[in-house]
Amino acid sequence: MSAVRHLRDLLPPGVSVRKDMLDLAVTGLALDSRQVKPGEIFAALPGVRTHGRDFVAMAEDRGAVAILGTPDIATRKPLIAVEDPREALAAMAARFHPRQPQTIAAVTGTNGKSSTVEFLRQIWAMSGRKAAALGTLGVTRESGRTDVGYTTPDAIRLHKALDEIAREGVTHLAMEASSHGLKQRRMDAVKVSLAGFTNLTQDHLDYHPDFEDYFASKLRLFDTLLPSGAPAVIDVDTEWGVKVADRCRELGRDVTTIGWGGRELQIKEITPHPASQDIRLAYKGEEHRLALPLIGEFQTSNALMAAGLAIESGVSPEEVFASLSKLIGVPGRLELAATTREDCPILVDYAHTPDGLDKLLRAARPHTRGRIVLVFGAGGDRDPSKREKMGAVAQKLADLVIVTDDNPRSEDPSKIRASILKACPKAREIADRSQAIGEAVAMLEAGDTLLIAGKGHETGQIVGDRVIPFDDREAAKKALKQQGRGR
Ligand SMILES: CC(=O)N[C@H]1[C@@H](OP(=O)(O)OP(=O)(O)OC[C@H]2O[C@@H](n3ccc(=O)[nH]c3=O)[C@H](O)[C@@H]2O)O[C@H](CO)[C@@H](O)[C@@H]1O[C@H](C)C(=O)N[C@@H](C)C(=O)N[C@H](CCC(=O)O)C(=O)O
Ligand SMILES: Nc1ncnc2c1ncn2[C@@H]1O[C@H](COP(=O)(O)OP(=O)(O)OP(=O)(O)O)[C@@H](O)[C@H]1O
Ligand SMILES: N[C@H](CCC[C@H](N)C(=O)O)C(=O)O
Ligand SMILES: [Mg+2]
Repeated sequence: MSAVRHLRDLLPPGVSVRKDMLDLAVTGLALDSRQVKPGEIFAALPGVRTHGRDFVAMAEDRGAVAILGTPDIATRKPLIAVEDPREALAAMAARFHPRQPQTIAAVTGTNGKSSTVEFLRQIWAMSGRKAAALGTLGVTRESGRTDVGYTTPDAIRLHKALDEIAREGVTHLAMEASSHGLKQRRMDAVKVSLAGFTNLTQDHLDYHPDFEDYFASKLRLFDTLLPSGAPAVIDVDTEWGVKVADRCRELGRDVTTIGWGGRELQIKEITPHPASQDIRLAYKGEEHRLALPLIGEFQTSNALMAAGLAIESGVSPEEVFASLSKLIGVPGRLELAATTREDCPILVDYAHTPDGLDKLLRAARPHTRGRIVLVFGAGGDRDPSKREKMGAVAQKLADLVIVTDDNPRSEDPSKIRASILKACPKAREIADRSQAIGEAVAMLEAGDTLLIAGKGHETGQIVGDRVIPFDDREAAKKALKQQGRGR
């Protein structure tokens, strides 16, 4: 149970209320009227589908003691009137749950956030720091994982989680900053000490009106949340990384660039092996060689991003580079789910964007003697314009393709598949994901690799409002067993 606080202790600077409201006892904050508990403040936020103001009466009926919202909102309970309720909610959530780890590294970008924050957590832990990661995979600490529902959870859930881990003694946190989270100010009151930018390619154009808005949301991490003089580690292998670096320099951030084009941390050479890659890199002109126990060029980029952030947070470069050889892969990111009797790897990955799929297929190629078999789909209620592009990538870079379902949500799954198939005529269409995986396993011959993309660590298939238990890794193992092809 959270402690009871008085409204006076929760008000951010510049927000004033009637004097008689200051001693109001507050048991918590809520942004969903359906979850309001007695004694809580209900924040009436504007949404994509509706507006929280329409649910004020419900929140009051359920026991809300005050409403946070714009001055025009009609309420029965006292109103905490503000111009921007999202900004105020973040500030109040940080006051209600006040502890935060001393060092918080926030990572943004279209792809690679979950991998980077997990690698950074591992590097910190190997150097003796009490570390955690927060993002799509939930909160990861030494003792295990707990779900937080989103990549960047809403401000209330986020500050509750930060407070909890800080109380457990976590001093170093690596967290994912999603574009939704940044735009909706979910993390505006997080004390970010350093920030990382991985890359920017198409995603989430269902939510952002255009690419510029998507980029501007990501940029908020650097121009609004990151304090002046704080370190920004930027992968400059995309044009957007170069833009972020330029902007950060203009704003007086302490910029480290990484990647093939990196100035401080540069990849010089990658030699792929079946289950690892040798990397030659230069850090501030000095050469280092190491064996990364992961496959995929993109994992090198993510590992270097984590390394750059670890160094900027104060871990010695020697310790950081030594720890890269001991990194453990991230669940659902090029995860080896099973191997056939003929040694064909079955890899499960979370590629769910055109660029993610492109990087995945290119990553698997040097490790594959035979053919690449790909099973994938695209999520419903998500950017429809990425579907055809993902189809085109599969058509070009995979040898055999099966298009199947991936969380159709409220959409007609056959229409999602049809969009993908338009650009991928060579694909077979098998709606049922488990059957698709079974057929793909049956196709495998010695030397082939099977890639199952899009769901990664997920353990459910979302159809309508229902979540049906489903795990690509389990489905692959089951198919191998049923076909008597496992080891
Ligand atoms: C697009 C998006 O960000 N949607 C989030 C947003 O919903 P919305 O704008 O549609 O809200 P709405 O339904 O219009 O309602 C407006 C307000 O009224 C409230 N309300 C609504 C109904 C009701 O009965 N009572 C009530 O109080 C809602 O809580 C909300 O505050 O605000 C809701 C409350 O916080 C979130 O649950 C919801 O996340 C939806 C479910 C979602 O799927 N979000 C995903 C896309 C997301 O945020 N993803 C990112 C990035 C993923 C990644 O790249 O990894 C993430 O950080 O996870
Ligand atoms: N640096 C990278 N560049 C391009 N693609 C990448 C990179 N890192 C990972 N990927 C691809 O993107 C997928 C998702 O990776 P990861 O989960 O680390 O990214 P994310 O940014 O957290 O994604 P999400 O926004 O969905 O949480 C991987 O499974 C892989 O296919
Ligand atoms: N976290 C991201 C990726 C989901 C991947 C895919 N499985 C889907 O459901 O679209 C999102 O919510 O857009
Ligand atoms: Mg993620």
